[in-house]
Amino acid sequence: MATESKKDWILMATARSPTNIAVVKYWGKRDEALILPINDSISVTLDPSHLCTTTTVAVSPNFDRDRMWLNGKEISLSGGRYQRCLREIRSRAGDVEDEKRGICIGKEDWGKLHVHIASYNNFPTAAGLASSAAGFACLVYSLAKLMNVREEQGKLSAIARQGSGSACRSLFGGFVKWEMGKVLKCTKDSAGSDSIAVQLADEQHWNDLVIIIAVVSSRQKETSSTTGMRESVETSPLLHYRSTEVVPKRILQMEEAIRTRDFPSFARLTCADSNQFHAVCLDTSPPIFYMNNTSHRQVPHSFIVTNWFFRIISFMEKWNRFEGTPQVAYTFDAGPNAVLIAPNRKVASLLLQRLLFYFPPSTDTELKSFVLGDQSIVKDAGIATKEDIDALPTPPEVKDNNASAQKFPGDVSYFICTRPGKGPVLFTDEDQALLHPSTGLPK
Ligand SMILES: Nc1ncnc2c1ncn2[C@@H]1O[C@H](COP(=O)(O)OP(=O)(O)OP(=O)(O)O)[C@@H](O)[C@H]1O
Ligand SMILES: C[C@@](O)(CCOP(=O)(O)OP(=O)(O)O)CC(=O)O
Repeated sequence: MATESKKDWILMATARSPTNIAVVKYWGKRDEALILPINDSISVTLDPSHLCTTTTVAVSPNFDRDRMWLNGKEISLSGGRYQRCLREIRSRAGDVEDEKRGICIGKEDWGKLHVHIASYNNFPTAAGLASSAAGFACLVYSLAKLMNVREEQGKLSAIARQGSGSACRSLFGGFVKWEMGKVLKCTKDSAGSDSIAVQLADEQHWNDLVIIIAVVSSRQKETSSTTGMRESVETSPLLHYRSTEVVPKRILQMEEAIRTRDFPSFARLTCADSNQFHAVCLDTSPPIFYMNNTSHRQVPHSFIVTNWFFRIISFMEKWNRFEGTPQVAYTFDAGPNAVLIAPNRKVASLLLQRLLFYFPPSTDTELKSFVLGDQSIVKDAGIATKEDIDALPTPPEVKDNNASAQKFPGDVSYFICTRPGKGPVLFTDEDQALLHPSTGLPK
């Protein structure tokens, strides 16, 4: 091993990666091990200043095995998905030299060196907020930087895909398409190499968009996306129709809507796709209910009243219908959290007013812990105190219908205001590292 004579060096890299929200969903694999999907999907990358994963990877001749800490707790790396990502990155590693510190690692050395990985999600893990997407994107990106992997981002996305399908889309900012790749009976080595993410437009292209996430439950969901989509592939006839007949056309329409910044089309396609995805879940046997209310509420009022999913959709649909053109797009992943997209800041402040009107904080929740993220949207909406929320007028679309103006305090745990954001970045400042530079253990 052509490294320096002393064995006490540690080399580290720290990166930050975004989450993403699909507007045309990935649901179903044609190959479970390689994570090859049955249809293309399109997502918006969310601003990492509000939702992100930070990962530090370190290598040292002193490390005796690969180790990982997630959110401060040591986890096992023995799972196939972690192993595959590590193997794929190691096999592409290059030479690394740090002249100042006298460190020289030849590409053939990486197979013998062990890594330590520490990762932190600044949002709930495994709760339907795409932690696996940000997490695996960040893992692959930071390892690629540490090991001097000279592959283009698309190739890295094909590695992140093998950690979690949706992770491949988090390798880029803005609007991203995951191309399913050709269905070929080819040799194992090349299988899936064309199932990669490509950037459709960067985060500046449509930077008026405002995204508000209503977090209903931070609890871990009952059916993981992996299990849920496997059951759908096995049992849902609707999924087969969706992937062969609906999605191919919808992808083209969505690409066009994004290219031309056509919000009404974008909103119609986004809502339709989310609703069809949940219809597929219901069409699965046994049915999967991601839209049921798993909120923290102790005493449910009644089935109808606690059914958050139907309530938020009907409020948004009512507003869209009242205005005659879509004001807001809604989409739900494999959980009850709602992602709402407004075309610009003006509409976003009207959206936030409506959300706070219907779903105010419970009495013991403070405003500053109820609306997180971009505070300028809160300011634009004229909300500075909880009294401002109490004083919000009934939205005009429900004025003549008192029953619809009912409020549901405490249904939403918190809101996050965000926007389209950029892809992974490498930190150069060692203070950002999650591992101690002299021990290689979590700080
Ligand atoms: N920062 C991270 N680094 C590496 N792996 C992570 C990280 N965060 C989460 N994961 C992995 O992803 C798993 C959670 O994925 P899961 O699909 O269940 O939830 P989610 O991604 O938060 O929700 P969804 O995919 O439905 O939006 C974790 O158990 C862990 O294995
Ligand atoms: C509903 C989704 O969020 C499903 C995401 O599934 P995952 O990427 O979490 O699944 P695995 O590939 O099995 O890890 C839709 C989407 O993000 O496209």
